[in-house]
Amino acid sequence: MKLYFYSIGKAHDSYIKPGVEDFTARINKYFPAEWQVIAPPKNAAVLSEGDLKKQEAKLVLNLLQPDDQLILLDERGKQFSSPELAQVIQQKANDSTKRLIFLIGGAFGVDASIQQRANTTWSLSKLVFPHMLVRLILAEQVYRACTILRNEKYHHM
Ligand SMILES: C[S@@+](CC[C@H](N)C(=O)[O-])C[C@H]1O[C@@H](n2cnc3c(N)ncnc32)[C@H](O)[C@@H]1O
Repeated sequence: MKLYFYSIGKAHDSYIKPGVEDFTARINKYFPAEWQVIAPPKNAAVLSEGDLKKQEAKLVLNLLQPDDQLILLDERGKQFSSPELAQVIQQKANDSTKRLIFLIGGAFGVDASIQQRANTTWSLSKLVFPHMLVRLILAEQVYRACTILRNEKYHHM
């Protein structure tokens, strides 16, 4: 199974980049993993919030394959403990998932078409975080989950 981290927005900010790269390199020892930052459409500034989300959704849906498992990050989703997240990932691997996609939405979140396509909607907290910060938390939590699956001494209950 390969992990993909899709994020709508601009390239990693300098204060985020080294951390995201470090945790992604660590994740790669368990699962191949890569980031894809999806730039919003060029005319984003003149679009309504709804139209922007629709256009961003088209870009995301074009990248998806029918068998992809999509985990959407959204503050309204389901919360997991770190061991529960590890089990979610393990279950996807057990189900012979080839591509597990984690998606971070844009400034206004995501269009309903993405919410409907998502196999799982995961909330990190009821708080809303900036998408840059979510990139770092996501990478760390997935790394943490990998270490839990291998019984390694990173996560302490
Ligand atoms: C600035 S937030 C957008 C918030 C917007 N109010 C919405 O309706 O989704 C950008 C992205 O960060 C992610 N995000 C922010 N806070 C989150 C949280 N607590 N749990 C999961 N994802 C979160 C989501 O993917 C969201 O689409």
